[in-house]
Amino acid sequence: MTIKDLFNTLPFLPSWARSSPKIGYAIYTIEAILVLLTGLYLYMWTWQEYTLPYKNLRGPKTAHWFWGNVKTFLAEQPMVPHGRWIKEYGPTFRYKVIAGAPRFYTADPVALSYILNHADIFPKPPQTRKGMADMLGNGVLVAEGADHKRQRRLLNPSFSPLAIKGMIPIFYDKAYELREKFTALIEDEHSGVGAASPTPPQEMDIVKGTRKIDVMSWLGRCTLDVIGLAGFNYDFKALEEPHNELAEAYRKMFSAGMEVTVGAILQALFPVLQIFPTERMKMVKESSAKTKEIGQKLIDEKKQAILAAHTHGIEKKEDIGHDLLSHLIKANMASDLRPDQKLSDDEVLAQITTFMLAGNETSSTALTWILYTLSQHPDAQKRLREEAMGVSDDRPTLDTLNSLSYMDAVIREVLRLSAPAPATMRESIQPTVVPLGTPVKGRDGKMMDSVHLPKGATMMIPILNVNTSIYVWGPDAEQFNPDRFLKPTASESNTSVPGVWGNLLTFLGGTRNCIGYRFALAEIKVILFVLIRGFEFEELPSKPEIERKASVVMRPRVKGEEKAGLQMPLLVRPLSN
Ligand code: HEM
Repeated sequence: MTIKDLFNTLPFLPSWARSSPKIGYAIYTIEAILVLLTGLYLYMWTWQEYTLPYKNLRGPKTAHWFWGNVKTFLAEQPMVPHGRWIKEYGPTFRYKVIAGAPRFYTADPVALSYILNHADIFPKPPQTRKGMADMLGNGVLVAEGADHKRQRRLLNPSFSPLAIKGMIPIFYDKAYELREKFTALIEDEHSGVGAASPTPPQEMDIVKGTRKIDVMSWLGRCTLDVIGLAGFNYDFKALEEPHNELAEAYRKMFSAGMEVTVGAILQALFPVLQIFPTERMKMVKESSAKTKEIGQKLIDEKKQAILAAHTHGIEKKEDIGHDLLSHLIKANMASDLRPDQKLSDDEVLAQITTFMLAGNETSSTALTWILYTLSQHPDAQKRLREEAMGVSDDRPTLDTLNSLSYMDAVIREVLRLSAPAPATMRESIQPTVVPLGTPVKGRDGKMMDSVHLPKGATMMIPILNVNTSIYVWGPDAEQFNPDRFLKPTASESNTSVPGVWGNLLTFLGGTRNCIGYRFALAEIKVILFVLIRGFEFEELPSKPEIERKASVVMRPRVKGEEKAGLQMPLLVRPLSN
């Protein structure tokens, strides 16, 4: 058959086009594209819907033919639309994401307990893992299955209560260094310690004896120094010198990698688009090469030091040192460990980057929301200060800090209402029936007490929504009320949340809970103790509107000052002794 014959068989081809192969080709191509798009559309919106095992679940109307409900999330503050939908449909519903893909959603503690305690059936989705692996390597945050168990077993000693106690002096050193920097900034704006905030104060925010300080960036420098020293005995000196090669490389990598943009979402959903390298991808690649190079140097030095100290090798894996990496390397070099239980060099390297991401941004964000909340609730701040001032020691032990019940309640309440990681993702790798604790009404009007999920069902673990659920916390779930944690019944709840700490999902639960939660709580307590005894934190007189900005970690931005980036400006006033 000749090309001409082929054209003659094409449908809808006008006779004048059949005489010109070029026009014929063009029309043929357009027809083919139209057929493909129609097929795709039918698949996206009709076939996926028709074959969905949980189609009986109700949920919000799809907002856009291509974007589904995604643009609604991007337009609002993290997890706010989901909170609205819970009120309308109950804690379990469904909605659409890009290209008609269905998404299962549950904030039901029973369903979440099932999902989090079956990590083998519900791993992180491959796209999420790929995005993290590009930045972090195959560390404990990315690994799944047997690899994850092996890594977690070797990392556990690094995060034991005893190991954390050994790190408390580092937390105090850096907390007092931060206190000195705040004092210097307040005493003299041009003291040379660095910029107090990215934007100058408005006229009314210039108040004698105080300073507008972006507490978020300064807390970030402090927690970066902490994780450097406590993580791998490396002093970033971020409080001292703002420009450190490694700190800069990490900062660039994480801010590019964690940015939630439409392009990044499309690339995650359609990996083929990654053949077009974006500025963001190039930045992640370059910075990740730098962090790996320096990380490997640190590991080599540490190995040498350990070998030099133990000329006959490490005999027992219990023989552990002080920082997280030393604990890990010693555990990994122990002679009583089978080769198949050990971590490869690349896996050890990946843990450094993992600690940096998982253990730095999260803690500084938590402290940022704590100081902000206290600035909004001066009575709570006063009460907290009185409790902290009642301690005679400047560097109390962790046990003493843990005995400060109001401080504990404030931290719990802020980590409940402003969980630094507001959500995470999971995907089922086999068909599964998920039980519901609170049955929901289906589209057929009947109550559903379980949901059938197919293989490949993606779902959000809505940390922030569970933490603020009226089903768990009652009608005042969204109010700041630390006293709720001081009631004797605080831990008793009909709907127990499957979280590793405080009936909250802040540090997640199940086998993939946050391995660093004891580290984080100790660090937060020390820094808060030192700062609250040194300063008052007030809202700026100009009362800027603070928005919560979605990225992997939920951080603040000032409305109207978007160009200045993420920030939390507060008026910091030294306490008159
Ligand atoms: C307030 C501070 C923190 C919060 C809110 C937090 C929250 C979380 C959450 C929600 C997860 C689960 C992520 C997922 O599976 O999708 C997680 C995992 C993890 N966190 Fe934290 N984290 C904090 C501090 C830390 C610190 C200080 C470290 C280390 C020094 C750390 C290390 C890790 C690691 C390694 C994992 C992965 C655990 C695994 O998959 O087995 N985190 N964290």
